[in-house]
Amino acid sequence: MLRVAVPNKGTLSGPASEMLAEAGYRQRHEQRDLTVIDSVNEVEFFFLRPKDIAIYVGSGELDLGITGRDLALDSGAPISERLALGFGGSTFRYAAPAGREWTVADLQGKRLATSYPRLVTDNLANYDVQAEVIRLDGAVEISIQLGVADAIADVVGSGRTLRQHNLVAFGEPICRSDAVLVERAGSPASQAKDQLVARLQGVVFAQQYLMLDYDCPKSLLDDALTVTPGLESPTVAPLADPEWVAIRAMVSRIDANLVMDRLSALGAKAILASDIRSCRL
Ligand SMILES: Nc1ncnc2c1ncn2[C@@H]1O[C@H](COP(=O)(O)OP(=O)(O)OP(=O)(O)O)[C@@H](O)[C@H]1O
Ligand SMILES: O=P(O)(O)OC[C@H]1O[C@H](OP(=O)(O)OP(=O)(O)O)[C@H](O)[C@@H]1O
Ligand SMILES: [Mg+2]
Repeated sequence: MLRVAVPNKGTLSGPASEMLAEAGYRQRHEQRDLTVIDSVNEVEFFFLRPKDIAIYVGSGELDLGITGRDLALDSGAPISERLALGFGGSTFRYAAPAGREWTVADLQGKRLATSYPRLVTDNLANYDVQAEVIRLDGAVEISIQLGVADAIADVVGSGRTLRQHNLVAFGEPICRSDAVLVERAGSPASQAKDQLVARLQGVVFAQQYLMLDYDCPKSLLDDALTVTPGLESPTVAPLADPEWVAIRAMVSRIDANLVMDRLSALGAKAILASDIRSCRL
């Protein structure tokens, strides 16, 4: 049976379980459950702290795991990424009190609080900067006003927490993170792993696209197909009115409204966009 780690709490937990459920896997109903066996698909899920997942997968005890790229790097565990999952996007950045310009060189000799000490130590070494790294478990943004640090390195999502604490990010991001599916580096391929990867890939892909259906005068077909070339080739179906055709094509979610505007300006009618739940391409 395939053994797969899933975050049991924190930012990645909900979206990770939802994505697995969408891919057809059984997920836990009770927040406190630590394992779920999906006997139909022959997968056992382990609900673990996000920070620990790369360690279990890197040890070879578990076959696959969902975690953050930043967490995986910080663990130092020997894992490799199989798939970026399209949620949990963040940057990991240095930040310090607003009101002056900061550079990484200014961290020399300073106290730097973080929950990701390995990531920070490795990055400081690249700049040849020596700082005292203070390891905290969370709520790192408050450590400066509480007097235990001069600067921090932490996860930035919307940037709201930094602003609330009058901090500014500086320097190049230490890491750009996403939720990722990881496996032990160099582990042998298996059909069971490939199947779970393919199912998740189907959901990730489906979330990036919309299905567009519209009616188009036959005389405008060539122009319309240029606007919606689809992935392989769009479906063109006859309508009861011989002057018109129905077209169905996948479009990238980001571009969907622009594409709909263009089709409308072209003379297309009844333009409908619908979600795709999953796919195999
Ligand atoms: N605000 C955010 N926006 C986007 N991604 C985030 C955000 N906060 C954390 N993450 C990502 O989530 C992962 C860490 O999750 P989280 O911080 O929720 O776990 P945790 O700190 O172990 O749990 P908790 O914060 O509940 O103690 C990292 O990969 C990080 O990049
Ligand atoms: O840029 P923002 O959108 O404001 O998000 C960033 C905050 O979110 C995370 O905190 P989390 O909720 O995981 O709490 P923690 O610091 O205790 O881990 C992260 O550690 C930052 O503090
Ligand atoms: Mg956190």
